Amino acid sequence: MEQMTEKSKMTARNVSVFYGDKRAIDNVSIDVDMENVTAFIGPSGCGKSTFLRTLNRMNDTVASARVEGEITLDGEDIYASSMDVVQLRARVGMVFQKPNPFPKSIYENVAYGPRIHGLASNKADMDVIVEQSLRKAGLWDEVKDRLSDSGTALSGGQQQRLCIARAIAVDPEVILMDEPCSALDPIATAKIEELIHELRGRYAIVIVTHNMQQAARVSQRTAFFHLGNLVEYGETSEIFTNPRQERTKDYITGRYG
Ligand SMILES: Nc1ncnc2c1ncn2[C@@H]1O[C@H](COP(=O)(O)OP(=O)(O)OP(=O)(O)O)[C@@H](O)[C@H]1O
Repeated sequence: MEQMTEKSKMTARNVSVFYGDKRAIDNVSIDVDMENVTAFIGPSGCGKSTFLRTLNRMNDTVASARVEGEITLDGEDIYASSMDVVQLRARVGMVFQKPNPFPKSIYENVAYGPRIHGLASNKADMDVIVEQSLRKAGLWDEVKDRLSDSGTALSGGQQQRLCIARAIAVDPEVILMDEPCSALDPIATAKIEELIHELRGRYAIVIVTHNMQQAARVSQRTAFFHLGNLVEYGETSEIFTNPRQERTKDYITGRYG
């Protein structure tokens, strides 16, 4: 992976998103950098997930959705017709709210992506990718003796780490997480937060969360969205201790949500 020291990994410029005639995101510009966790916070329906999904074109799957503006990855327009969307989604991986392992073995859940992307030339190579991905996702020790068991037989927290391993296996640069802990208990949540901490050194991570404490714990940058607008974006410590906008202050102090 090339080093991006001065340039941002991803940039969004004047991005608006529509569902039919309804504008869900209004003119948002933001930069996402390597080795950083960026948290998207804001009241329900403010457009956090919609905006997150523009970053790897997941909204292409929604027929009524339309995106205006420009989003780049390493300076390249991800909405250009030359962009290979399958490749893009490997480079910008995604972890969803509800753990969604395939109804296949733990091994196959991780091997699936590398196989379709041709990342392993033989079984030994694939074994290495599977083990390393599970290690990076903090799951190896728990599953190494039962790799042929079904992924769906794991606990919720383990399933979510399996989904993180699956994203990692195709060697992404950016990982998008849409409320990855909302279906998990506090112990499983703590493990995922710890994992996000460890993964930060290798990727750019963007996380949507309803949990303000979680945003404060895991992120270095926080973006506050309200009614489709990006109200404020800055260092997490600043946003939580010294927000510039009244609306941000009201939200983080629990005045509305
Ligand atoms: N597939 C869709 N079709 C039409 N409208 C949609 C669709 N998905 C989201 N919306 C609308 O877009 C707006 C933003 O929704 P979005 O899910 O992005 O918000 P959010 O901030 O992530 O909310 P939450 O925190 O509740 O998940 C909402 O008004 C929602 O109803």
